[in-house]
Parts: sequence; structure tokens; C-alpha cells
Amino acid sequence: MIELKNISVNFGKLQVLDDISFLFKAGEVVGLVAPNGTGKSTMLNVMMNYLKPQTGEVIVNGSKTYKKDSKKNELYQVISMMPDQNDLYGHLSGYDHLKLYQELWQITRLSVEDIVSELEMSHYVKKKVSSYSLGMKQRLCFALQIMSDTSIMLMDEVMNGLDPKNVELISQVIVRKKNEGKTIIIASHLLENLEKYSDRIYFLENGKMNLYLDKEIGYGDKSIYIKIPYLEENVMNKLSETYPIIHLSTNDSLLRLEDKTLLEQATNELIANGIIQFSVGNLSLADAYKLKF
Ligand SMILES: Nc1ncnc2c1ncn2[C@@H]1O[C@H](COP(=O)(O)OP(=O)(O)OP(=O)(O)O)[C@@H](O)[C@H]1O
Repeated sequence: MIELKNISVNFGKLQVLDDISFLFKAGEVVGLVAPNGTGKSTMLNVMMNYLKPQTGEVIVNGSKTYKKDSKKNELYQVISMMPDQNDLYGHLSGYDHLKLYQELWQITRLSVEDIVSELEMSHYVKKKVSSYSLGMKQRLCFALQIMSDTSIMLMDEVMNGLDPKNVELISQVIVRKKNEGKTIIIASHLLENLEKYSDRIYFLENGKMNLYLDKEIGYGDKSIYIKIPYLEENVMNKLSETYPIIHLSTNDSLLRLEDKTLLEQATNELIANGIIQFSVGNLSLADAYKLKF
């Protein structure tokens, strides 16, 4: 587990993280969502001890990080950031990279062959990285982090450049690793995919982490939404006298109901106004994102 206590980071006048306290538990996937330039990498860099916050501390597995350089090796035995494609060596093969990571992290529990087969890399892993496509490199980066076998894994845009089949493949491995007890923290813009496997999802907004969904306790926003694909102006004006109406960037409109006791009345009103096509529920992550950012 990894805990942030009162972490604040600012760059000059720009406050990027504002007094964030948060516990990431063992055996969970936490998704972090925000537009570019909001602070996701800053937060991951603080957790990795690459960046010192102005205030606050990071506690990894119960002990404070990371005052002394001599403690760094210990730290990187338990926490890792998924390597970036720029960290790969073009003249080496994927297999060489995996062997190197296995030696560096002194891994005996996992074999290169098993990871290669789990990530379906056998047809290319012995070729030089310089010949790989974006998606092939991305899968190798993910494989390297799996090889490091740390109990806390940070992943920034893990699905970058992957086709749907590989997104699915990597999602399955993420779920398996979580079930082994790993703490997995993922910053991603692939919202539908993130929603599928994350136990908790937060928006990073104005330096704070705001809950979108905790699968144990529910949605951060308790309202119920009726999503209507097309709403004529006269009907919209009439309905907006009673309910807040929000327009998404598509043609869709959302009627927000403070609580479910209003649902029957609202749906009856829609039907009375000739609207029979609508859906009812909580906001999808993609819709919540559109509304916020
Ligand atoms: N070393 C730095 N010096 C000055 N400003 C910085 C520095 N690092 C980050 N910033 C600023 O802090 C803000 C957050 O940056 P950060 O890289 O954390 O965003 P992000 O959410 O990870 O973005 P992306 O999705 O594009 O990776 C940005 O406005 C960025 O310009």
C-alpha cells in the first residue's frame, strides 16, 4: 500500500497538487483521470520520489519514504513506474530487456518465457526493438513492469498505441496482478476501459482528487441522470422549468434528478411530451469527464 499525506506541489504560482491525502490499498486498481497538464504525472513522480513535494510525505508499506539515497534501492524493490518507450534500447531485443530486468530486480518467481507467452509476444520478442511498432513497444514496456514484480505499480497511459485486442489482453493481466495483491495506479484517457477494471476512479481537479466511483461504496455523484439523445427546444424549455438540464458536447442532453423519488414523475413527463427514447442511470465516466473538463 502507499499513502499520501498532505501532499502539495506547486510550480511557481501554479498549484498542481493541493494538500492531497490518500491511501492506495493492496489488491486494488485505482484510476486517475484528468485532461493533459493537470498533474497526474506530477503525482506519480512524487510517489516515485522523483519529485519532492513542497509539503507532505509519502508512506510506502508503512514506512516513510525516502529521506536517504541509500534507501532508494529498497524503495524501488517495492514500487515501480512503467517504463516509457523512450527508455527502451533499439539495438537490444525485447527478450534481452526482459532478462536485464529479471537480473536487476533479482526476480526468481517469474520467468521471461511465461511473461512472453502471457502477453503473446513470442513472434517478435527476439527481434531488435528498433524494428517494433508502437504497440509492440508498449507491450514490452508493460511486460518489463510485470517482470519487476513490485507490490506497487504505477502506470501512465498504459494502453497508449494498443489495438482493442491488446487493450483487452493487458487489462486481463492487470486484473490478475491486482488479484495477486498488487496496488496498481493507472493514469489513463481510455475511459471505458479504465471503468471496467478499476476498483476506484478519481478525477484530478484543481489539485484535489475527487471521487467518480468506488465499486464498494458507489458513485461520488449520487444524482440520477436521464440521458436523452435529442431534445426539441420547446420540450427542453418546458422541462428545464422543473429539472436542471445539461448539454453534452454531442446532441445528448442530461436531466439531473437529485434523487430517485423524482424518477417516475420525470419519465412520465418525458413520455407525455413524446420522448420515448432515453436511458436512466449514473453518469458514465466519459459523460462525467465531458461535464467536468
Ligand atoms: N518541472 C516543472 N516545472 C514547471 N511546471 C511544471 C513542471 N512539471 C509540470 N509542470 C506543470 O504542472 C502541470 C501538471 O503537469 P503534469 O505533467 O503533472 O500533467 P499531466 O496531468 O500528467 O499531463 P499529461 O496528461 O499531458 O501527461 C502542467 O501545467 C505542467 O506544465
